[in-house]
Amino acid sequence: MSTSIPLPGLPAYDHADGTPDEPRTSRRGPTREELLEGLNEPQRAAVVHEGAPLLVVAGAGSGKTRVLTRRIAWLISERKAHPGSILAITFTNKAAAEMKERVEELVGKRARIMWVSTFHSACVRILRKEITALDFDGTGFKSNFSIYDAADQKRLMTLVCNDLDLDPRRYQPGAMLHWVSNQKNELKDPEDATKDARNNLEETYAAVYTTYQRRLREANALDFDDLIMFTVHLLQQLPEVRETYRRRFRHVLVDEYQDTNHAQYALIHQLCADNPEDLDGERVEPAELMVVGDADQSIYAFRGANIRNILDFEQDFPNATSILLEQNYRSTQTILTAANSVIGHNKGRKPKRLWSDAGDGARIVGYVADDERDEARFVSEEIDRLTDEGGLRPADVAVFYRTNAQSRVFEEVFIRLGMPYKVVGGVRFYERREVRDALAYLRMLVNPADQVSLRRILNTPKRGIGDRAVACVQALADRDRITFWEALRRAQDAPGLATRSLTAIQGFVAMVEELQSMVDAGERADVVLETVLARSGYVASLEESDDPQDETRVENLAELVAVAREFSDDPQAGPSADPADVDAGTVAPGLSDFLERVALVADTDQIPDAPEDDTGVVTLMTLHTAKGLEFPVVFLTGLEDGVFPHARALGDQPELEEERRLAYVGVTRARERLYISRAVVRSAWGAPAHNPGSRFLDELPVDLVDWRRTEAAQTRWGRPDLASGSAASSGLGTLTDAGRRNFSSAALRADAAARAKPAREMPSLEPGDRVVHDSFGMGTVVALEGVAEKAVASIDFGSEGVKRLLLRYAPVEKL
Ligand SMILES: Nc1ncnc2c1ncn2[C@@H]1O[C@H](COP(=O)(O)OP(=O)(O)OP(=O)(O)O)[C@@H](O)[C@H]1O
Ligand SMILES: [Mg+2]
Repeated sequence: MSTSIPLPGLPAYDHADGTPDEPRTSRRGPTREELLEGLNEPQRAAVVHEGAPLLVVAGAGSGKTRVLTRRIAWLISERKAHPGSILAITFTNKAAAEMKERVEELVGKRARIMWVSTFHSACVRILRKEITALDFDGTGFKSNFSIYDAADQKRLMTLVCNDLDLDPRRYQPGAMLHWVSNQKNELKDPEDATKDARNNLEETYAAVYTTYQRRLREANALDFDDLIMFTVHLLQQLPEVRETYRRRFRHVLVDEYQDTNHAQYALIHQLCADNPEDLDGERVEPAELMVVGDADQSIYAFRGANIRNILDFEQDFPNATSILLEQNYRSTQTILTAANSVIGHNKGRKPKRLWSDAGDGARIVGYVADDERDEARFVSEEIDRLTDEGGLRPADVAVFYRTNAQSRVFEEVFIRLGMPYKVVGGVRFYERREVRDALAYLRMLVNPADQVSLRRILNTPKRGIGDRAVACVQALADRDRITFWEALRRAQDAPGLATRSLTAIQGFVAMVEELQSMVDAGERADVVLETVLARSGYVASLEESDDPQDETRVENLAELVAVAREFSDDPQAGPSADPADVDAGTVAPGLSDFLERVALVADTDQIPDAPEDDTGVVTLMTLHTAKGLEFPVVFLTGLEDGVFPHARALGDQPELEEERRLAYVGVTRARERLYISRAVVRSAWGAPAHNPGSRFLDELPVDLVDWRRTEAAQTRWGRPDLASGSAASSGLGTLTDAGRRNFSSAALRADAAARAKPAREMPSLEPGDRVVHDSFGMGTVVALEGVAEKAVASIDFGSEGVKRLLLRYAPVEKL
């Protein structure tokens, strides 16, 4: 049974801990031996550990996820833990579904009622039950709250800018949302943020945060960070609620602990820290806690993840036990040595001895391509060779890159050469316009206070409710302090509303009320969706269109209906229903369960299960998405300074170390073969850029890499021939990092004087873009004047002030 929503036409892949050799349950339940089968000594110790908080720290592929999964089975089967008393946290919904499935294979169906989920899903469950108890100055949330994703948040933030009369060129929604998100990850509410503001900018941001939260509350909506923050507040502020969950969860297990942020840490702490007495003065043993992680794989600092959570575990949970795993079961020794060698360049980490007895295996293959197309061609030809001669399936192969945009060239070349592939995490199904429109309809039906959704579909398809009519209705809402939806229902009272608009609005309201009565009657999600698409005229408007894209849109909507149908057919699928009810099969998943499921689908969830006999397709994904997965063959591409490591990290030690951890994650996904490649010239912002080879290449042991092609013959400015073992400077050593990455190929051919004063690639900028300047640091583009060679940008560098810079010469780069 899988609770993940299937997505259309996606590929097969080999997942971590998905080995077929897992013991199967017999009817009598597994024996102790079966539960411990295929585990080494320290792994067994972790599975059977009792009592004190347990930290399993270990390098990639050492079986952390396997141990966590087996421990759950052990708890249920041997220690007779009630499955409902187990809370296991994974990083993605996909990983959660897999873990649940695996435990079910071991101990049977009763495993179904455990909570195995992401932090976000677990919090949604808690909040649906408890959120009404949270008080915000007399107002609060209803338990049918909406969950806003990134696009909804942006729209809402734009409304906030209007409310506060902020210049959108100076105050960019994206930057403000990032700031707000940081506050929430640190558990600071708007009041804390206002108190902590140290300058004008921060004061404005705090005001933005306050208004943003007010608007969310009005819309009865939460963003992703709220899910965690509010749950923590709930547990901190309401002792009865805390006790309920502390008594309920006797076992808490967290995978990928290195990527938890402060709010997530606080949540775990609320549930598991020693708290000698409960409300009645009775001592309640804290839940048994097990966290597993690898500080070397911490790659989400930009989202507030705090590597200290793992480093300080023993301090935070006194009397904690640590177990170290040192044997890697995933990769060949060659791959491991390479990974260890790269990560060894990070300072202040605990050295690890990770070894494998899988043998040396094949050497790493390196390739220096002329440009990115040549790189993609090489990858494609190599995959062809491996599948023709090496007995591998396309599904065994993954191609990794640093940023999403790099997938495009691979896609173009793969399509041309007929290589079957799938991009994971690119344009996501749920981000397509038509899918978002359809979901907005559904969300608005469940929660009419959800203004963002309501406004999105009010005039989609066009039904004669224009901006002016919307303004009239809004004025009525403001005047009478009612929601926008209420105002629509009372549109006849709206001053200045044209008769034609009034008729259109009344038609809309009648339609929505009719649809709402379906929802209230508990109609299935797929039936509601189909009715919405027909009644609203949405599909008809696409079908009438001449735009060929609209045909695809209709297909995508059909896919969405199929997804909803599958969801409705699976009574296990309702994530918000009480697990006990679900187990008894008494609650059929409704529309709000479906919406919740959809809202929580993350990138990696887009990897579907492959049909049994399928050879599958090659998986293209970013390094971030690859976490926790494994593949027999991995291509690590775009190894250039400025690409990977990312340009942003070049002059910044902590960021560079995070990039290096990302490289470690990438290398350790490979089981048997690893390819590394880079392009001498790569187009950036439409112009060819000559990036030096990645510094991570220098950090690989030379004797492990078999360079199929080097740069030696191509340009004297490039990196020296790595095959010869030379790691000398690239010849650009006199320039700053930023200078190196900004070198155009023309500049590279110029003389020494030109080299001292590089002709830069002019970034194409728009107000609101985030940029980095060699001396002033990070900034936001406020305004632009002039064109081409004369383009001047005004950039706000925060404490450095606003500077006017001639872009032709300014060492600025777009982020
Ligand atoms: N004792 C063992 N014997 C054989 N295979 C094992 C053993 N332990 C783990 N494995 C296998 O090794 C691979 C890596 O295991 P797993 O994914 O649990 O590692 P991990 O530590 O979670 O890795 P990552 O850090 O990448 O998340 C899996 O294919 C798993 O089935
Ligand atoms: Mg793992």
